[in-house]
Amino acid sequence: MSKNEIETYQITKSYRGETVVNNLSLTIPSGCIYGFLGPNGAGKTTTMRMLVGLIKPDNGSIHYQEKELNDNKKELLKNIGCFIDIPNYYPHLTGYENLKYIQEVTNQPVTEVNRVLEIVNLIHAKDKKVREYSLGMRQRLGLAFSLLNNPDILILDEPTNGLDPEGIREIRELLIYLSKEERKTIIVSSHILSEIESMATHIGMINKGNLIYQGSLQELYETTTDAYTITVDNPEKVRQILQEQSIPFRGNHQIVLDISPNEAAQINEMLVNNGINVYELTQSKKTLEDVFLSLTRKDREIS
Ligand SMILES: Nc1ncnc2c1ncn2[C@@H]1O[C@H](COP(=O)(O)OP(=O)(O)OP(=O)(O)O)[C@@H](O)[C@H]1O
Repeated sequence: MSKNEIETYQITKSYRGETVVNNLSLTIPSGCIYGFLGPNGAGKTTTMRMLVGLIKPDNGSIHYQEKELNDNKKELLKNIGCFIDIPNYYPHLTGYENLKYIQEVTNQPVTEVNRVLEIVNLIHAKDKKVREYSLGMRQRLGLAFSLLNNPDILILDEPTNGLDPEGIREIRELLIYLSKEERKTIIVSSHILSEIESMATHIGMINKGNLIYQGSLQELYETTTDAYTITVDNPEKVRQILQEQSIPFRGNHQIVLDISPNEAAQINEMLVNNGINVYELTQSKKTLEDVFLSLTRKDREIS
C-alpha cells in the first residue's frame, strides 16, 4: 500500500467566476484520520464533492494510491464510502429497510446490512421507522450507508453537525474505532475545532479555498508556541526589560509571552538575575482554535 492514500494536485473550482477552491494540494496518508478544517464557506464541501467524483475540478487532478480518479472512477469509487449531506431516507421505512434498499440496488451481500447497523450501534433500533429516529440516529444511519461494502476510505462532511455532546462523542468514538480497528483512512470535515483535535492524526486547514496548514497534529503543536503568563513583583520594570531585550509581549493587566518552554526558562532566569521576584509562570497550551485563528489572521494579512 502506498504511503499516501489520497493526493490532490492543485485542484481548483470556480462558480460564476468566483474561485471557491484554489490550487489545493492535499496529501492524506494511509490509515490516518485527516481533520479537514475551515470556517463556513471555506470550500470544504466543494473539495469533498470533488474527492468523491460528484463534481469535477476545473483544473488539477485527484489520485487514490497514485491512480487518477477520473480515469479509474468506477474501480476507485467502490472503495470509498461517503457522507456528504444526510442521505434522503424513506422516512416511513425502518433503518434496516432503508439500508436493505441500497444493499439490493448496489448488489451487495445481505449480511452487510446487519454488519453496518452493529458498527454504528443502531442494531437495537433497526426495526424503528426512520421518521422516529433522533438526529444523532439519522447521522449514524448515514454513516452506516457509507460503510456498506466495507470501503477502505471514508469521506465524511461534518458528520457531527447539529448533534448534542453525547451524539458528538458517539460519532467521535465510532471514527476512532474505524480508524484503529478497521484500519480505514478517514477524512472528516468540521468547523468544531475541539472535536477534530480529539480524534485527528492529521490536519488540513483551508480558508477561502486556500490551504493554510497541512501536517500531523503533532507537528502543528511542535511548530506553535505556548502562551506564558508571568506574575511578578514589579510589572513595570519587567515590561521595560522585555522591551530593552526586544522580547515581544502582550496583555495590559498581565504580561503574556508567546514562547517555547525553553525560552520560558531562559526569560525566568534573566528576570531573576535582574532582581525581579517571579511569583508564577503559567503555561497555557494553545488550543487548535487559537492556532487556527492565528493562521487565518496571517492568511488575511498576506492576501
Ligand atoms: N453549486 C454551487 N454554485 C455556486 N456556488 C457554490 C456552489 N457550491 C458551493 N458554492 C459556494 O462556494 C463556497 C464554498 O462553499 P462550500 O460549501 O464548499 O464551503 P464549506 O467550507 O463546506 O462551508 P460550510 O462549513 O458552511 O458547509 C461558498 O461561497 C458557496 O456559496
